[in-house]
Amino acid sequence: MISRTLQDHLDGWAGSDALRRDVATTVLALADAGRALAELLAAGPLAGGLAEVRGFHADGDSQKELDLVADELVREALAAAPVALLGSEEMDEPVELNPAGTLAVAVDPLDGSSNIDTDLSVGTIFTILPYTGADALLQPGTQQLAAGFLLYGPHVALALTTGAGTQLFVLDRPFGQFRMVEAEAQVPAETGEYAINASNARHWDRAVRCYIEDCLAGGEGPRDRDFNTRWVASMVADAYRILMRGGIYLYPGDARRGYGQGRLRLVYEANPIAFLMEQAQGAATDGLQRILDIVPESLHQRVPLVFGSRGEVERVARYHRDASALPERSPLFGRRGLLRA
Ligand SMILES: O=P(O)(O)OC[C@H]1O[C@](O)(COP(=O)(O)O)[C@@H](O)[C@@H]1O
Ligand SMILES: [Mg+2]
Ligand SMILES: [Mg+2]
Repeated sequence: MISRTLQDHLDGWAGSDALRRDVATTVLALADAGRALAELLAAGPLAGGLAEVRGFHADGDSQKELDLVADELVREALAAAPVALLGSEEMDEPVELNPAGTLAVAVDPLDGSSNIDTDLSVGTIFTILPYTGADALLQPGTQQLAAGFLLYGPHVALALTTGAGTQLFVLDRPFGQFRMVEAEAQVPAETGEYAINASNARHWDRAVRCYIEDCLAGGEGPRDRDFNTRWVASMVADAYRILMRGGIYLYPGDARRGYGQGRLRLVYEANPIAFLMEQAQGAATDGLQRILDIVPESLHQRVPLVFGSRGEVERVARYHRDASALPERSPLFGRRGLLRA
């Protein structure tokens, strides 16, 4: 049996609803950009110096050649779409596209830039909101009409939600079509896998440190089970693994200069991932509140991000809420504490 195409899926969802049809057109345009980017990535170094640094964002992050190429591909693909406003990690300010457009879109054109020249997976993240005026991209994540990401891995995958579950598609290259491989992704509530950049451990706050110490203590610690670490350094790849088999991802705020709110951007990284997770029975928090409830103050605002299996995300939130009851500095293989039994 040949599985449903992305186009068929979106047609079925949109029916004759005009706004939904606009969302469908926009998702298909983004999928086109993803297809073009996948071709470039498949050529690797044969496509030129894709990992070369070309500039810097206002806050100092580097912009590589492929970041800029991906940004351009997205912009071109959306030129004919019903999108009034486009925000991107690679542009300081949003740009106006189609004055008659009904939608606002924000993108991380290339997520996982540090992996460009290593032949590891990278991706494109997007969120689609109703166009409500110049501040349309500052609506909270609860207002998203659709969100998703493309993952350029051994196969090209698309994770998508339009608010009716989370669907997974894979690019059928000979036909140039995305085909559905999972109609209802389900993130298991419990997990034995966590993803965090542990090189920052000395900068973490008490709640994050205690949570990870308890995972590390494994079967001899308060969790009474062994855990496994996975960290790709491309959030999209970690998110896809979590959609497939569960797990938890953490990029918390930490004490490094400029990292008080972590590294990930609320509007075009955290919100789309949070929407996908919730629609697959997972969860996403900044430690204190649900990601989707946060009202953005600016397009490039950062946010501490914890997402994945609901039971673990709730546990991290509990550690944050009750941080004062946790030991200031616990031994790595610590004793059972008040919250940690
Ligand atoms: O290098 P670090 O600090 O571990 O950060 C890795 C994280 O940063 C990101 O690469 C941020 O995305 P960009 O590549 O779009 O800047 C995430 O995908 C990834 O999880
Ligand atoms: Mg990113
Ligand atoms: Mg990026």
